[in-house]
Amino acid sequence: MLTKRYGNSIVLKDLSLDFNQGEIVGLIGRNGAGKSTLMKIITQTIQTYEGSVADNHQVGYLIEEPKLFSNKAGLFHLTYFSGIYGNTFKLSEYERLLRNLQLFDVLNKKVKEYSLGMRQKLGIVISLLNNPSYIVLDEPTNGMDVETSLEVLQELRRMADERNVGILISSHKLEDIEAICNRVLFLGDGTIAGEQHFDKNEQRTLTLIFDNSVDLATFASKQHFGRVVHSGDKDIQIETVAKNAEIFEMVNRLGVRLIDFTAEKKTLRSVYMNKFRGEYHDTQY
Ligand SMILES: Nc1ncnc2c1ncn2[C@@H]1O[C@H](COP(=O)(O)OP(=O)(O)OP(=O)(O)O)[C@@H](O)[C@H]1O
Repeated sequence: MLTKRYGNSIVLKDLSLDFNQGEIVGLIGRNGAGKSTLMKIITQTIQTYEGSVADNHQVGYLIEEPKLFSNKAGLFHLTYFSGIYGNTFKLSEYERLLRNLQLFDVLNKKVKEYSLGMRQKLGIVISLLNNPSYIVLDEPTNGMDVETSLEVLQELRRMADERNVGILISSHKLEDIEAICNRVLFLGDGTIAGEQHFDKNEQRTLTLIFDNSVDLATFASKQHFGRVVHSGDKDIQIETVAKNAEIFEMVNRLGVRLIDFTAEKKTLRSVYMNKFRGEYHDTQY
């Protein structure tokens, strides 16, 4: 049970939370609900609180802006932070991840030449350098365009699936959370006010838009997820009970380039709006 006060005001009250390796847990709540505070406690960035946090695992994190040296190259950061963790950075181990995040070809550029999204992505890679069992990411897709967010979300799902990393991720972009999380926690009134699981076998209509018609055709010929309800030049709609992770896994395996992905049922949004009675102000959609 965690309690956190700032002066006389209680931000978190008797809160308890656990998440497992291999699962992605979303954390959502209004501005000021205490998401960052909770993440800082879990990662021991804040050490004054009542209660205790399990500390028998390696935890990587990206909370707020990554701390980068603007005059140094991306590659320098990977080598430097690996050194801090007592590791030697091996580019070959991270090549696929860096390529998928479109960072590989800019590793020799100084980070002051990076866009916000590129700095965020570098911050995410840095959070992995101590081979963590868990990572905690506070609004990691903030400021990213749709395509870049998707690259990051796909890589996070892959880390959970392939490296068995447990991921706690906060975001105001409900569609991002819905795309990759196994479950979502609603933070309100200083505690976990609700929880939503996504592993129910619910039928949803997925829309996938590919970079080009060849990629679409490759995917369409291999996919076995469900009934195709529409197929365009680069887009396809499928009714399926498949999990997003399965779709992303196939996209990755085929090496095709997905540029947008949506699930028609916006259950998270409706659940959220219901729970907070329309108090949520979302300017993104
Ligand atoms: N260092 C601090 N000193 C005093 N109060 C703080 C401090 N940091 C955060 N708070 C307060 O604690 C509450 C929770 O803040 P926190 O940043 O954890 O919320 P959040 O859910 O992450 O918000 P957002 O969605 O805007 O990022 C807010 O009322 C905030 O004003």
